[in-house]
Amino acid sequence: MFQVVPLRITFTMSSISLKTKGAVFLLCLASFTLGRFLVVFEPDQWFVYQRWGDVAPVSRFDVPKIKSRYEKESDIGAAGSDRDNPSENISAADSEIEEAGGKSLGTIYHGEKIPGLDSETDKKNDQVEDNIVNRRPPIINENVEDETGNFKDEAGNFKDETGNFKDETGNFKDETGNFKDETGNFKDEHSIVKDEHSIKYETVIAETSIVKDDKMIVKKTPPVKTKPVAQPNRLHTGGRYSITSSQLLGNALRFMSPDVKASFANITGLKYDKQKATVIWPNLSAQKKWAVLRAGMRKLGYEQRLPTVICLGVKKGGTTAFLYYLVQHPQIARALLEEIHYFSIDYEIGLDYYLSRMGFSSQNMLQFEKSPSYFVFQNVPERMLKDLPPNVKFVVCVRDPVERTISDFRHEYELKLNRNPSMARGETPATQAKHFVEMIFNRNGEVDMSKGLTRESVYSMHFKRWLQSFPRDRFYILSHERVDKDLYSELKNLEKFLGLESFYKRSMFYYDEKRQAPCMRSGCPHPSTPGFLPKADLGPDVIQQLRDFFRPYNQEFAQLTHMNFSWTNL
Ligand SMILES: Nc1ncnc2c1ncn2[C@@H]1O[C@H](COP(=O)(O)OS(=O)(=O)O)[C@@H](OP(=O)(O)O)[C@H]1O
Repeated sequence: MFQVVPLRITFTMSSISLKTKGAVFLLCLASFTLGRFLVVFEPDQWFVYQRWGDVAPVSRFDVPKIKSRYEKESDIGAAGSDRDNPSENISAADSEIEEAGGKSLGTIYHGEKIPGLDSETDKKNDQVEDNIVNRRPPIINENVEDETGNFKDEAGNFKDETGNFKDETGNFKDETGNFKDETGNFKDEHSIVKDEHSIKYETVIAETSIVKDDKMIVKKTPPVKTKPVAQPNRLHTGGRYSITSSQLLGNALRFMSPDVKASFANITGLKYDKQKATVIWPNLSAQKKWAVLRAGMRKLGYEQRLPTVICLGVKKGGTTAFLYYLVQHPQIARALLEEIHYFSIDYEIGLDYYLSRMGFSSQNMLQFEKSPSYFVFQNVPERMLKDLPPNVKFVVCVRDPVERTISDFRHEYELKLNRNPSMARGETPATQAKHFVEMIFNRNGEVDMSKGLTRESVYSMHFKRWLQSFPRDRFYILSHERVDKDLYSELKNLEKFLGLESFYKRSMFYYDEKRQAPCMRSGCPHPSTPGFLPKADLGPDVIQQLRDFFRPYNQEFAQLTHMNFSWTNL
């Protein structure tokens, strides 16, 4: 339209020379071509950095590559629009399947209706889930306070306000005198968590949350956070990372083991390519495929669950590599994106959105996610305490704060250059060092604590805040230096901490001299920074100044964690 009107005017006016007409024609042609280009790539794909799954961070320049990569995946299928349509009605899938392959849903699902695709059944299911969430039976307070203000029951046992048993000194106990912590974990007299097996603990929660005769039995009920959360019935595409529903769906399938995928295909009656380990979908939109996936997985006992293991950071602490190692464990279900940043950045969107970013897990699996911003954002501990299952555990990947700061600087500088190597021309180790010093030190030549790059490396300051919401024994502190030395032993300790079955074997690991990092025989983690900028040549004085600055904080962190790090006293 915009090209045609001026073109017609120009060509109908005889006073305009042929040369001018030619120029106008070329101009219109160019603007038309540009317009076509802009239509192909949707606006939110131009300027947003996208990170998901095992895909390394990419810039807008990589979007076409990524697009074609996803379109090739037969798991996702080429059907429908790649983009999410929020108003899409899932119930329409019935007729779409018929259109696509002439099959009715009944045939696809072995004669049964798929709940997720039938609006009536789906609505009922969601109502049931909503009822569970909203049904907060009255708490019967049968506790009595004694003269000293401690709660007791009729039999004289000490209790707290919510009915948990305590002893005279305020330690939590169960009816038979076993020690517990505030969230119901069994402990011994020395505060060591006895039953730290989260899977068992989840069962305990399930058993104890049972509602009888419309009354909740307070004695056995751990904090209210145990309430189940309704399953999201559609894929949410909002949030920090621009990602389409078809990409989310693709990740959900890619992160499943071939066995589970085959069972899913079997239970839904979909075709399965054994060699490629992919499900062959009929011509459906992503939302509708999601409904089929969710229904089928439920049948198999897999749900989207809130995480009970979270890697909080620290940024540039080796969290990407850690994610890679941990998700090799068959009992770990990974989130659908590499990072989510819900509790720090996207909290306003709501828990339903967060849950929709989780993969599918069975009862004996642990749901895991990592978001390096969690460790340093102010409100995250309180939010997690409020929203997550009470048995949630954390992993903090720490690293020499000086190294971390330098690595973070390079990462941020590459972002500033738009992750575009050609823009780094002229940068040398010396210019990088100059930028670093300008950024980290104030005018008086002191390390500037107000800078994010510095603050993120002051681990003790952040960890103290976390300890106000969760006890020390909920955290596994994974030191980058120890991982580098003996990854296998660290993962074995972590297995115990999380209550996982033994999976890792020493023979699975080796040290890759070229990468200067540990690797697994099945593969190596991808680097989280492109790394095109030269490393800053900082010189011994700058390094010493940084060491002097971080030392007291490192010592404080060592005290708080009861650990010693190779960099504590450097
Ligand atoms: N095994 C293994 N393989 C590859 N890379 C490894 C590994 N272990 C740690 N690292 C180093 O960890 C640094 C990146 O940390 P993160 O992944 O936490 O970064 S991010 O916060 O997710 O951006 C990044 O550090 P720098 O290279 O100094 O930038 C990685 O090199």
